[in-house]
Amino acid sequence: MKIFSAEQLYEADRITCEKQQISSTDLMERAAGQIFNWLNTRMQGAQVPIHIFCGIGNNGGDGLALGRMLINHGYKVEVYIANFTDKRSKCFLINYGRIKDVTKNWPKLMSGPDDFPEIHPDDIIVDALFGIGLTRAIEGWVKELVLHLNSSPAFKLAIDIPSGLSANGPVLDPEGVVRANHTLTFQTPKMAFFLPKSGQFVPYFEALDIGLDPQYLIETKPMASIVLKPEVKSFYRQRNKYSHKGDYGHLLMAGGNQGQMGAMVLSSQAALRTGCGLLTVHVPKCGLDILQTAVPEAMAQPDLEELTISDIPVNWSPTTVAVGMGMGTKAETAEAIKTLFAQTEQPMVIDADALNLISEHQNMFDSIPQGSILTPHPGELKRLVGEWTDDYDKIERVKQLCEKHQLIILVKGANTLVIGPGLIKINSTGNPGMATAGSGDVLSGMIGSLLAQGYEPIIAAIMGVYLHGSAGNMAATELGFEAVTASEISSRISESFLELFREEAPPQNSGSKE
Ligand SMILES: NC(=O)C1=CN([C@@H]2O[C@H](COP(=O)(O)OP(=O)(O)OC[C@H]3O[C@@H](n4cnc5c(N)ncnc54)[C@H](OP(=O)(O)O)[C@@H]3O)[C@@H](O)[C@H]2O)[C@@H](O)CC1
Ligand SMILES: [K+]
Repeated sequence: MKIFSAEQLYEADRITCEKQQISSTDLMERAAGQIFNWLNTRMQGAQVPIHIFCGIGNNGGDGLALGRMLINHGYKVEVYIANFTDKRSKCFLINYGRIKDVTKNWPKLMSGPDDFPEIHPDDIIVDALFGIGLTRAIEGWVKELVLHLNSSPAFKLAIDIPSGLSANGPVLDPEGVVRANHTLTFQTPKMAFFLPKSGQFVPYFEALDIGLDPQYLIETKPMASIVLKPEVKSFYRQRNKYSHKGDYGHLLMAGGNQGQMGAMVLSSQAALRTGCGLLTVHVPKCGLDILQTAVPEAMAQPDLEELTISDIPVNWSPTTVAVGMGMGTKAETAEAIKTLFAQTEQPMVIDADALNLISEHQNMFDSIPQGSILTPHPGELKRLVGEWTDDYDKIERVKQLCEKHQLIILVKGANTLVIGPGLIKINSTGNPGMATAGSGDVLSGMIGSLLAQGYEPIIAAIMGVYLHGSAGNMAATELGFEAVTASEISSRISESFLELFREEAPPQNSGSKE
């Protein structure tokens, strides 16, 4: 599912009106009609007071049109207008006129806190103050209005986007954002819904189809897109009946040091469960027995050193390499990584301490094989790209690094981003239970395994992240968030593959975040 910027959505709006020969007020009628249908289906005429708070732009226009439709169907509605300026959009004015035609209870013009209504906890609040046209933080008494709404326990439904959030810009003032329980967004979700600082304001959303021009939506390059099951399923390659283990790649995994051998055990098990044909594990001598006992399927290649990694021989040409898990950052290890990069052309997975070493020796960037996948956790990412000011600055820094060195970098989080040259993919699986030790080692093993099997690097990254999140979801469903461990995620990798091919129930909530 594509994510468009506010600018692209305005353009889609314009082209739709032009091609379908409708006015923007007609489009607003369609949009408000979808919100009305959603509410009406759930409320079935219930006489719960609905308070609709409108701004003076088109988001306010949506609120007015919705108010009229609800009144026409006998609902108990109060409409309020935040009258903080004389400015009004054309569609707002048209709908302001239309609502006055259907009720004597005209919208109440609010010009300060004295006009704020009392809201009963069981009432419903509809937030139509600002939509994607927000250009600055909400200030003055309008911010007080937002605080007033947020102080109410009443259910809050945001139209298009919670007021105070920018569709694709940083959060300007976290206090001045409506804490909506649910957001009904038009056509496609907004970027803000998926990034940590703004996504917290959008616990649930649904995208309502308002019939924007399909050609525009198909042909326009989005700012990002969400990875859902059908896409991952389309990447999956069936196995040939006559294939053998040599057809599924030989992964070399290098890492571990004294006290951190568990990372390599987790990565190795995850790699094998994800399907690579052969796995060789390169560990310091002290890790040999641990690995051979915990992962009997893997071959082990001991380092010259007892406790750390000092050389990673690749003269036997592994299909691909995954390096860095629990590896430590000793000087001899840095040298081993430099040599590994110099001797390897094919893309590899670079994780954990290998990333920390690159951060310390920035000139190593130039020798990373193109197409490699970097899997930093937030701390490692900060060391790689420097301190960011907000989520968008973070994405921009990562994008630049990807472009400059032709790399794929993961930005891990509630919705992990896979960023590659010219592309941002937003993962849709995963849960807070996965914020646990070793979860990242499992992921690196999975991605390395997919890469070894011949999946393109970008596809290996997207698939690995999706399947890892899906395995984590299954673990959380069975165990609860707290009991999810990396081993539990790993043991459900098989389920995550099987789930790809499970029959879907007919969709009820097209864009639900959950
Ligand atoms: N495009 C589509 O696909 C469709 C869009 N539709 C709907 O239109 C919505 C977008 O409407 P919109 O462009 O009129 O913007 P909206 O957010 O209502 O308000 C902008 C006004 O607020 C003002 N303003 C901004 N920030 C402010 C602040 N902090 N404090 C005070 N004022 C502030 C700003 O003033 P300015 O910045 O110009 O000074 C301007 O006057 C969209 O979200 C959706 O609901 C659907 O109906 C149909 C399909
Ligand atoms: K809104």
